[in-house]
Amino acid sequence: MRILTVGAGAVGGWFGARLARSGQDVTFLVRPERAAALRERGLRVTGLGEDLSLAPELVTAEALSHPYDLVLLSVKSTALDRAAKDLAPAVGPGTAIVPLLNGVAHLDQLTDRFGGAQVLGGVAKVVTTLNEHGDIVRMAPPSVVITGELDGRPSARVDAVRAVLTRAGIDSPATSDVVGSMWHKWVFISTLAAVTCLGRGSVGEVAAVPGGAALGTSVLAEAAAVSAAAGHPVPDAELSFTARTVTAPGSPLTPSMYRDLASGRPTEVEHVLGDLIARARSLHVPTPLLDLATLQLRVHQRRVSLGT
Ligand SMILES: NC(=O)C1=CN([C@@H]2O[C@H](COP(=O)(O)OP(=O)(O)OC[C@H]3O[C@@H](n4cnc5c(N)ncnc54)[C@H](OP(=O)(O)O)[C@@H]3O)[C@@H](O)[C@H]2O)C=CC1
Ligand SMILES: CC(C)(CO)C(=O)C(=O)O
Repeated sequence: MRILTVGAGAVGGWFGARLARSGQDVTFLVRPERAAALRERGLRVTGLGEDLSLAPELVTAEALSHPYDLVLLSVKSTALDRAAKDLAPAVGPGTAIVPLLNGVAHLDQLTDRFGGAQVLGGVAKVVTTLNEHGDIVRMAPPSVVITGELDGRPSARVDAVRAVLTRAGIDSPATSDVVGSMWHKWVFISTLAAVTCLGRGSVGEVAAVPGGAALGTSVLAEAAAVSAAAGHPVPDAELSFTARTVTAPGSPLTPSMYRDLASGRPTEVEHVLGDLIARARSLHVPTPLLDLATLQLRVHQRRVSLGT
């Protein structure tokens, strides 16, 4: 299977490196600056006792000339429009695109552009970031990609993608409701993002102050209510897991949204929180805490856009 990983950042770099290391045919679609850095330094993966360096197969948009069997899309939502244009030559009638972004709005963007037949659902469960050298740093053990047809039917191509992922040591559990899994991850990430961005700290820092743990459970209740109203109730086991995760004393966990906020970078606020509260409004679900988190992230976003 010819695999194109779009983006060699925290998520694409991690999964692409696993696939390449297992001997599979992986090319990374990268922009010129990232290409130069990767050519010079290699694709390095560290964390949790690992120190891996690969010479990745790279291509830039201008040189992309033929379709791939599998496209793993791992850019941030803020880069999605451009990336979709760039990757178009890699998409043919036999191509499956598996998006690994958080949220769900990209499904419509991708099916509008490439057609429903090309797009699968996708959820990435991994905790990775880039360090100052652009190396991939893994901060916690999960390495999971959930994928499936958007309408839930079994298919040979999903089986083939899962087999390729499994061969690379990536857990790829079967699902008949990948869109539901995307919503459940969305509830998790929205809650984690809202708690840490409102609290301006890691989960443990927020949980350490009076009202911190209550903030976690209240935000989760709002996000879960939106998901349930949209027809995707979060299973009890996942709700308990998220509640424990966002209130855990001493936890150093931060989401990429918080790290982007703290570093003064643009965030995925519209794709993750803005979209969730917009759906809450149309479903008549009140979400005061998520609204507040969105508002303050929008203020940050405006400041970043204005360069002030
Ligand atoms: N980090 C995590 O642990 C997790 C993140 N996610 C989600 O995954 C998505 C990706 O996040 P993450 O990997 O952290 O983000 P990163 O910023 O680390 O990586 C995104 C990469 O996309 C590249 N990129 C952007 N536009 C293009 C383009 N047109 N062509 C090629 N490459 C491009 C960027 O490259 P360049 O260097 O050129 O800017 C960058 O390396 C987000 O939606 C995030 O919410 C999901 C699960 C876990
Ligand atoms: C699960 C988590 C928190 C991993 O970093 C994530 O999805 C993100 O940071 O965007």
